[in-house]
Amino acid sequence: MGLREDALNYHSKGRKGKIETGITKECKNQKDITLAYSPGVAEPCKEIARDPSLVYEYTAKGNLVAVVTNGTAVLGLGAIGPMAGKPVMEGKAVLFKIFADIDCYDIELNAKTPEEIISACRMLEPTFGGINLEDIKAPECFEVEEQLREELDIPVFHDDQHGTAIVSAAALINACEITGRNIADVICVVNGAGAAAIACAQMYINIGLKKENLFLCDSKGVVYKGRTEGMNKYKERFANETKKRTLTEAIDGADIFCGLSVAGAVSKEMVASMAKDPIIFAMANPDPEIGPSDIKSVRSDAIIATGRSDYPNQVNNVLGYPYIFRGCMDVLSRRINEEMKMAAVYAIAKLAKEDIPESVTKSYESISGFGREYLIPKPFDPRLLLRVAPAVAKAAMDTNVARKKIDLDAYVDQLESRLGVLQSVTRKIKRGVVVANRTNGKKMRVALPEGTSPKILKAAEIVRSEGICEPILLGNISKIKELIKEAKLEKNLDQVAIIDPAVDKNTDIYASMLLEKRARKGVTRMGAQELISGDHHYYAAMMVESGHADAFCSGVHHNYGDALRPALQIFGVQADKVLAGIYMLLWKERSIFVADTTVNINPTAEQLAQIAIQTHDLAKIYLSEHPRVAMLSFSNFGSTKHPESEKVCKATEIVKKLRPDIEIDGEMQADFALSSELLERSYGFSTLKGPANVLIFPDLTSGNVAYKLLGKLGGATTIGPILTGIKKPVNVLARNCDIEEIVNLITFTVHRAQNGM
Ligand SMILES: NC(=O)C1=CN([C@@H]2O[C@H](COP(=O)(O)OP(=O)(O)OC[C@H]3O[C@@H](n4cnc5c(N)ncnc54)[C@H](OP(=O)(O)O)[C@@H]3O)[C@@H](O)[C@H]2O)C=CC1
Ligand SMILES: CC(=O)C(=O)O
Ligand SMILES: [Mg+2]
Repeated sequence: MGLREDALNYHSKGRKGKIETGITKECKNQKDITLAYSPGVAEPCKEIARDPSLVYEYTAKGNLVAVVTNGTAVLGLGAIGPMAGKPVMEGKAVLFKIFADIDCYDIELNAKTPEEIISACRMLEPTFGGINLEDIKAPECFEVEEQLREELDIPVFHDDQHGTAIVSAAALINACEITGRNIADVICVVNGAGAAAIACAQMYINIGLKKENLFLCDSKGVVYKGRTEGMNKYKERFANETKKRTLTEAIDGADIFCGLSVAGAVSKEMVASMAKDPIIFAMANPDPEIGPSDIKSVRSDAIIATGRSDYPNQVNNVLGYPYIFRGCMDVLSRRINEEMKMAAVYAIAKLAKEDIPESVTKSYESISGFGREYLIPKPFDPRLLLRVAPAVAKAAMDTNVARKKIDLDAYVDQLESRLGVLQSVTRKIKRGVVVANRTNGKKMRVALPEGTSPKILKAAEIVRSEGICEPILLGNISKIKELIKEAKLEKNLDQVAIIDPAVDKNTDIYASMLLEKRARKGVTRMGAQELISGDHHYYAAMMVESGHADAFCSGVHHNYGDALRPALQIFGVQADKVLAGIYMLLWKERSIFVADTTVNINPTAEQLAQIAIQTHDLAKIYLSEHPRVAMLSFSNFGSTKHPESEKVCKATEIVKKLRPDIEIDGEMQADFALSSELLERSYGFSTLKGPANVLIFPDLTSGNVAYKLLGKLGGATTIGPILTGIKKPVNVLARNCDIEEIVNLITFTVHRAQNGM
């Protein structure tokens, strides 16, 4: 199927269109309805009537944006009308939600005049926390926005103007840097003199372009001083004293072409006449002023950007508006001022120069680092939220348009949790590790047995540059150095420790140590020597055992058992502890720990008690709330007499005796464990005083099956298996995991090592 068929099918399949509403509160029974609706709802109503600012406390206004259009300049399709523009507005709502967790209604107005749009938005102000004007043609759009900005007490932003200006200015700053240009010296042609073009022209002047070097063109040609045809006061501001009359004349020798007009407005000849290393942003949608292949056929030195996602350098306002509104909403900004726009420009431009994380590269077929084909970040880069929203929020606070002051560090954490619970948890752990390293004045040393793996090298570079730990790479030294050079990781892996177990001076000592430990378990002198020099897991485990490293992580290219066995043989299990595999399961609103999921097929009551204690102690570190342990069974507090349920009951008693500090109860069924209401109603005597967040399964079958079902069907993000009970810090990676997962598990291992776990 072609794009047309695919797009039509995409929009009509299943529930029609692209959006629906969701509800954020439970509304399942009479009590809920009493609160959600009459009579309970009257209480927040009265509060808001008394103090209107409380609307942000008791309603969704503070996270709700209206995307408003009258359909007069829909993409580059022109005045196709409000109803035909609805798919675009629904699309904007989708992007607001997925990129910045902002809820949106698309509002398509049968409005012909600016006054009608202004009046509609004025009437909508009580509902929304912000208004994103969209695809309203110039010059009417200028008047609409100016008037609404003046009148309304919520941010109003015409995205085609400012979103485009912000994103293209970021790309322009970087394109100038790459071609060695100073923006104050360049000649720039802006083709189109509508909403997007006028705002871009103004923004380029704000970032340093000289007004006399900017030539604005519209459907009648160059906008010059003295022209009368097709003019308006907005174009007039950019009218130059010039003899140039056509786009062909204006573009001749120009450094930059910025197109915000219509498809096909530029010819190959025009492109050929531009200066060396021309910067060509052909941004008309859906089809650019000139396509990249036509440009390349006449200019191999051009830097090219379009508004499309199927070419490199997509300059699209989607890199701006979700995050700009996010920043605004979170400080309850009254408006979006110039300082906030500039903050967004520089945040986007700067982000393009940072290393691109694997989570982004894997979403795109080909992606290069900062350069001619990567001027600005890609839309699916989660860091945009973390950089642009705080920059905008800060500028709003600095310029006193924010109603609310926020702590920016805590704000970034909050944004992370919008991206997903995994990011939020790992970021918190990372921060803890780095702070502890600083306090201790030294970093943990982590041996990485798979030192010749490119993924491990990249992960090592990340953990080293982020100050998480000092990696020790195991493998052939010259091979590893070569790979580091190939992957251009020299800067952050300069002087990194590399050890080749085959020739290292400690190999003999480690072999003797291994022999001592395993001599009566089938290992010979020769065998010990071979294991230490040939199997890097044995070498790594011996490094940890002898204090030459603090922890090790492996498993990307090995079976779980092969990576773990040496550690078990060398370290062994801690006295009075049980080796168990714990999973952390994360949802947006809830995190739980489950055990045992990987080791003990049918634990005794004593072992089960120990697993519960160990899981509780781990949960205590990583859960943001107080851990509550439920000992699961098919029976509730003796309801079914059976050796299996009695085992769980006995394990519960053992924990209560050994660790009275732990909030624990059982045996109980999973639904009772997770609902304190249910528990309270039938078993008011339970010592569990809230929903459980640590679930201990009676055996491996139930634990292993349950965590996998929760991951696959229950939408949980899973972290694990986290090994507990082993004497030294070691974690085994899942085979073929990605770089981000490696970095996360190394960080997790370091954190546990720092906490003596
Ligand atoms: N990539 C991105 O992120 C974005 C891209 N755009 C694209 O920019 C374009 C304009 O959108 P917008 O500003 O909202 O629309 P407007 O209707 O406000 O402006 C359109 C402008 O294009 C001019 N124009 C039409 N034909 C030509 C031509 N042959 N040569 C030169 N100029 C011409 C019009 O000239 P006149 O004044 O003489 O009528 C008018 O000034 C669209 O293609 C849109 O998709 C817009 C926003 C964001
Ligand atoms: C991207 C956009 O907003 C436009 O083309 O109109
Ligand atoms: Mg638009």
